[in-house]
Amino acid sequence: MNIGIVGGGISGLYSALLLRQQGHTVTVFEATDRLGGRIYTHRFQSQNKKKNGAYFEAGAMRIPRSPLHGLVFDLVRHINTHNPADRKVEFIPYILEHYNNDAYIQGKRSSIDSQNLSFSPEIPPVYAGKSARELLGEVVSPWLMLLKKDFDLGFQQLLRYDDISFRQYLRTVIGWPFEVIDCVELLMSQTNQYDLSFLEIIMQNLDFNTKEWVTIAGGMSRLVDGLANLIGSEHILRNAPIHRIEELPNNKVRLYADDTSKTTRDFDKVILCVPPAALQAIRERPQWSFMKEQAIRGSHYEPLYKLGLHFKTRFWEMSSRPSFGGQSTTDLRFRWIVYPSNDIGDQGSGVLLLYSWMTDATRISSLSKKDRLETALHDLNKFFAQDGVDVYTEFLDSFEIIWSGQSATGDAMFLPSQFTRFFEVAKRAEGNVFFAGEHLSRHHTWIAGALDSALTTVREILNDGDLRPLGREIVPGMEGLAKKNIPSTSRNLTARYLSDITDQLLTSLTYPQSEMLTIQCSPMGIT
Ligand SMILES: Cc1cc2nc3c(=O)[nH]c(=O)nc-3n(C[C@H](O)[C@H](O)[C@H](O)COP(=O)(O)OP(=O)(O)OC[C@H]3O[C@@H](n4cnc5c(N)ncnc54)[C@H](O)[C@@H]3O)c2cc1C
Repeated sequence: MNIGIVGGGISGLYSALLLRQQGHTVTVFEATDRLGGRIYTHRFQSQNKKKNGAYFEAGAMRIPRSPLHGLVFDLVRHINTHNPADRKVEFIPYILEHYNNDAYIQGKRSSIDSQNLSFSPEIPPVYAGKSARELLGEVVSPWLMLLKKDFDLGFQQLLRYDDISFRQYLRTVIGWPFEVIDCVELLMSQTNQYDLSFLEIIMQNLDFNTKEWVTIAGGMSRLVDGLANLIGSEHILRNAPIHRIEELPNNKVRLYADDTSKTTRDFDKVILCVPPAALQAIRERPQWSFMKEQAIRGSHYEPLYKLGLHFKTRFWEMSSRPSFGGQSTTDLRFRWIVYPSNDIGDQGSGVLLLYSWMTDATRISSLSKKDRLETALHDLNKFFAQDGVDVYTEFLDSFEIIWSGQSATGDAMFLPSQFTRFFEVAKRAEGNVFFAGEHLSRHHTWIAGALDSALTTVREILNDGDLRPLGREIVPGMEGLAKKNIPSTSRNLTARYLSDITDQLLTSLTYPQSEMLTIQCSPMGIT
């Protein structure tokens, strides 16, 4: 078959490689000159001619080492098996939490667990002595246990509460006072995220209830580069936004690209691997069923904002209580400071990531670019004042992405009842037009969800429910597994201590039962 793929994000590229492996002809149309979509490593200019520049993840930054994310580890195994050595993808530990990291609430800096809810005088005494982590853990634990024991059954049970938000669940089912919910949301999430579907917040807690995390040495974009290399550049058109989709009388589908040569091609099948907002932006396309169009119009996306601040030194690693990875939750306007897990202990420049989502992201995004930067530095200076650091003298440059202003518009995080109303119909094919992308997996907002949806769609197109994920085919004897190839990490203290775990991950696909049943909540990001 000849298959057209719209979107060069991870779901589009994964679909393309799966299909190529099965002997089909593919063409990927990517609107921009960059592949990867929401996987996006930004590299700052090097301060030292001999070294690569500091980088940060403007999009996806971490992967839980959990069976729920197995497709990502499989894919890396595949990439490492079939690519030359310089394209290999190497995992390094991602540090989700570090014991030295302080939270900053109401002008007070202290550990997140000692920030019990007594900072609000309205909190009833029965809650005031507890940490937000303990309180949230009591509520979500039964759900996480159920999902870990039997995901499909647990998901069915979750759907019973799909009509309500997490805030309503905490109010009406658990009986927490509003003030308690606000305090827990402030410390464990970001503003108004608890108004999203109950189901979404439980699913996010499930992912954040993972002990070990990884990221990719040299940046997450290496995953995209490795995948694109296996597809072959001749099958990928960049700067080729699709602006028109036409169903032809002979059942073929014609795609019109707005590239310099105005490429028009006919395909047996087409997969649209783009988020709903990007679908809506295609100027001319067939009218699909009423509920499909409603799903495209209405699926809720969470606004996300990331600001990478490039500093002369990694001063946060040099204080009396150094931060090596993890993040600080604050009630400052940017809300989260993420300390990089890459290049820990490096003597050169480094990047702090400020990360906001939901209403916090919308508020920051409404400022001018200049005001956003000034506000961020002003608030960050308050945070680091007690370490005697003047962030202004350390500052070099910055890079930001307002994801709600991109074609992705953030990440899919449904409102109450949207799973029930939209999820099935949004996935359904319309004739020879198929759909994929993170929003079409139950596990959306994650790379694993994007891969899961691509796999499901390709299986449907090929009418082969047993089609194996990329990389799964070489599990039994681990044939072709990349040999240990660990670059020197001598400058990287934490990485050296933890060693490189790529090989361990790729050889061990079993997860200790004990890990599956321990429930401890972490401040929950949006991926
Ligand atoms: C800030 C942020 C942090 C995240 N953190 C994590 C994380 O830590 N871990 C994790 O696993 N996941 C994370 N995610 C989620 C993960 O990045 C996404 O789930 C995944 O990358 C989505 O892939 P996709 O292919 O579905 O969509 P996208 O990556 O959005 O790809 C869609 C592609 O389609 C292109 N396109 C749009 N319109 C057209 C058109 N008309 N014609 C042609 N091309 C078009 C776009 O340019 C884009 O390249 C994060 C996402 C964001 C935004």
